[in-house]
Amino acid sequence: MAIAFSKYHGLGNDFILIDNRDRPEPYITPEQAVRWCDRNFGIGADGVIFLLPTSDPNSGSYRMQIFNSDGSEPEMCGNGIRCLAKFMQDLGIEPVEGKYEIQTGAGKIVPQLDADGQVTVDMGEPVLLAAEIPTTLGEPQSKVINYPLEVDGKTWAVTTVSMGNPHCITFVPDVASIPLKELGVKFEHHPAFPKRTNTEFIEVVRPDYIKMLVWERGAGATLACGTGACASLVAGVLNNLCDRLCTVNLPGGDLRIHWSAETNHVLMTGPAQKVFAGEIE
Ligand SMILES: N[C@@H](CCC[C@H](N)C(=O)O)C(=O)O
Repeated sequence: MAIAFSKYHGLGNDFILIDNRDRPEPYITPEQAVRWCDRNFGIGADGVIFLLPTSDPNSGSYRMQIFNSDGSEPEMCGNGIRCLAKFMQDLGIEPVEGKYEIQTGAGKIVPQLDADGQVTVDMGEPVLLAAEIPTTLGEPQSKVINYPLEVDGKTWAVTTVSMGNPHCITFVPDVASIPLKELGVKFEHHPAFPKRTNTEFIEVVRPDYIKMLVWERGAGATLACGTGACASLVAGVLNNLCDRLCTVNLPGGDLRIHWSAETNHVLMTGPAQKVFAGEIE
């Protein structure tokens, strides 16, 4: 059977999008997703994203499901949901007052199509308690801020934040000096993270401008990570290093992140672009 797909990216974090509105289960298995994501033998992507019918209209009009390039299933994807919003627009799905309400593994997430072509996403509230990240660092009902973690023979001061998916953030003097591939995999599989973790290395250039390198759970080094940028800004505020409105510079470009003091919600603004479409057996 030939399956139609579209390829999109958000700052080089790239995804295969499938219009899966006619059935509640994804068209392809996690094993097929691994093959499709392969950059030599497949289409090539950091993940596959499905636009599905909602299973709970109170949580959104449509549902987003994701497979990472290793076939694992994350709860949420920030760059991915901006791509999904553009995909929905390209499919002719009308937003309500410019917004879509999407059911995700992190609850209802609301992307909005901006007049300048960017997408602003209400990413909801960050989750800070250790048991809910989840991490075994610290006390289960406490926040993990600037906490020592032994990785690769070195002690890192880490802060953990969930944006639906787990993130471990560490502030470093210079991101250019980080051997991402060697370290990232060790953080990802550290026993302190029972569901593995995404890891962000952050250099604070100014309180309103930070540089980020990311190692994603299930995808490795990527050019950008939306949930990671949100989690890093939250960690920066918790460590008194960042303003609540901040530009996060990633290898693929910039995201604007705002952690609202009024609503406690995190807002993310950035681009999403279609690259090509096709059919695959
Ligand atoms: N690239 C994404 C995050 C995708 C999921 C992540 N790899 C995980 O397993 O949690 C983003 O832009 O947020």
